[in-house]
Formats: sequence, structure tokens, C-alpha cells
Amino acid sequence: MSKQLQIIGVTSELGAGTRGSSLGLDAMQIASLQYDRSFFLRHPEIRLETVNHHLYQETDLNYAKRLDGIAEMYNRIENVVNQSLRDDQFPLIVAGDHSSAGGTIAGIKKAFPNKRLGVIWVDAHADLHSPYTSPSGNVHGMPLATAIHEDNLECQNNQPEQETIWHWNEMKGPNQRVLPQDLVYIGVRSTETPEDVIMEKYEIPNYTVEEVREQGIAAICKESLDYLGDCEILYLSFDVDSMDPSISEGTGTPVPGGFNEEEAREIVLTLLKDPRFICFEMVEINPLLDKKGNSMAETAFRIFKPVYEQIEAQEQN
Ligand SMILES: NC(=[NH2+])NCCC[C@H](N)C(=O)O
Repeated sequence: MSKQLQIIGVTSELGAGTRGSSLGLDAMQIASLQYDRSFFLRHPEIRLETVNHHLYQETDLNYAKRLDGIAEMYNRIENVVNQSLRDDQFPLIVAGDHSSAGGTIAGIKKAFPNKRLGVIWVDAHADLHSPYTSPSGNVHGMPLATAIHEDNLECQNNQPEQETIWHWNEMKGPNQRVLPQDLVYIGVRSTETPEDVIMEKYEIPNYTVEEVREQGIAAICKESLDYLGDCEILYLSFDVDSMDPSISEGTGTPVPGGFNEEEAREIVLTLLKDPRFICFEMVEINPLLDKKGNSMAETAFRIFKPVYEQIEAQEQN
């Protein structure tokens, strides 16, 4: 069955602790001029309206900053992803900060409430905090906790405000959208104890950069996809900070010891050959933090374009 591909721009950055990731899609579009000038003419994106004006005000929610605005974005993302999937499209999301992915997962489950959803998260971070455990209050560290419906109260460090708890519960929704055993990490190398506790408790696999290099990308991808063998549909979330800061520091929370560009591209392309994938997301490109011109967005485009073209070719077959 062939699907139309739809690029969705979520230029929201409320979940990050530094400013500028809302400019990531624009920076990628500027990068495209060097490599394929008419790419975004041939594949125009739809852009969600954002609420980034929340940044003009101080946030009074300390343990999940600007959660009111982020909850609003979650709803918008959920609705657009749901609609795209119901229209038989393949959504490719380019988002600012990674909190968006919680909304994406909500949208996928809205479209396919009865299908078992597996998630592969290529990232330097586990993004499993809740407002009760977050060390920073930055909501881009929390999207997977909403997806697996996890407050992690046994590791509670914070006393979130009532308003935070209200929005948080709305964002989690009534049910788990992803089972913790249906989650695989690739490249995670910066976590805090509350996240380690959840990863150990549910034995969530994390293929480190070293393991990927030792065992080879094909083997790791196969193992990840086999592990998710009971899942009927899959979602791939790609944070550019899974790559090494030597590529570029144009991302909010760079962590040394990441993948190089070729490895990242091969991982993503190898995984996406599995026809169970119905959605792809790329996040955290921040041109304001880039010390090498527009290098991060250029790298991101050199990954995004082949991803788009591979999915398009697969859908035509
Ligand atoms: N999507 C990201 N870049 N997440 C970074 C999270 C960093 C840290 N674990 C925190 O919660 O603050």
C-alpha cells in the first residue's frame, strides 16, 4: 500500500533549556540549498502553529518549565500526526526540542489505538524523567515518561506544583501508550539515576556507540527489530545529539562519544527498511549554538534527504 510522505514542522522549543532549536527546520532548509535546492519545493512541509511566545514570560513551573505551553503543543502534535496517519500518509516530523516526541507518540496511538507500538530512540539521552525527578525542569528530558506513563515516584526529588501535575497527567493520558518492553535505545550515554532505575527495572536495551561499532550496524539493527518482534507498528525518533559534538555543537545538550555522520545515517536507513515503521522524527537541531556556521543543519539534511527518498521508494513498491 503506498503512502504519501508528509513533512511536519514542529518549530517549538519550549522544552529545551537553551534557545534556538525552533530554528532547526529553517536552518535545514537553508542547508538544502547547497545539496538539493528544490527539495523543499518538491516536498513542502506543513508547519504547526507554536506557542513560543511563552518564552517572553518567566515560567512559574519549576520542575517542568513551560509545561502549560508544552501541553498545548502536545495536543496539536497529537492531532496533526493522528490526522496524517488516518489520511494514509507517512509523517516525517522535524521538531525543535525533543518533548515533541511525546505528542507524536500520542498521535500514533490515537490513529492506531489497538496496535502495539514499538519505539526506537536514537539519542544521547534517555528522556525518561518526570516532573518528580527531572534535574533541570526541561521537558525535553521527559517525553518517554509520558509514553510509558511513568512518574517514577520511587526516585522522587522534586515537589511539582499542582498546575504541573495537572498538565502532566493530561499529557500522560489515561493509559500507557508504549509498553516499557517495547522501547529500544541506541547511543544513550548521558542519564541520571532516576532514569537508570527505570531502564534497569524494565531491562530496556541500550546499544552503546561502542557496541554498535563492535557488533556492526546491521547486527544491532536486526537485534533491535527482532526484540520488537511483537510490535505491529514502529516509530523512530532521531535526536541529532546522538552524534558526536565534533560534527557540530549545534544542539542544546551535546555529549561526547557519539556516532559520526555516516554511522548515524546508516543506523537510521537500516532500521527504516522495516516496513512496520509508520513515522520518523528528527529533533534538536539548534543553529544558534553552532560554532561551525550551519554545520549541524547541513549534517541533518544529509541524513534527512536519503531518509525521505528511501521511504518514498519503499512506499512506491
Ligand atoms: N532531548 C534532550 N536533549 N534531552 C536532554 C535531557 C538532559 C537531562 N537528562 C535533563 O533531563 O535535563
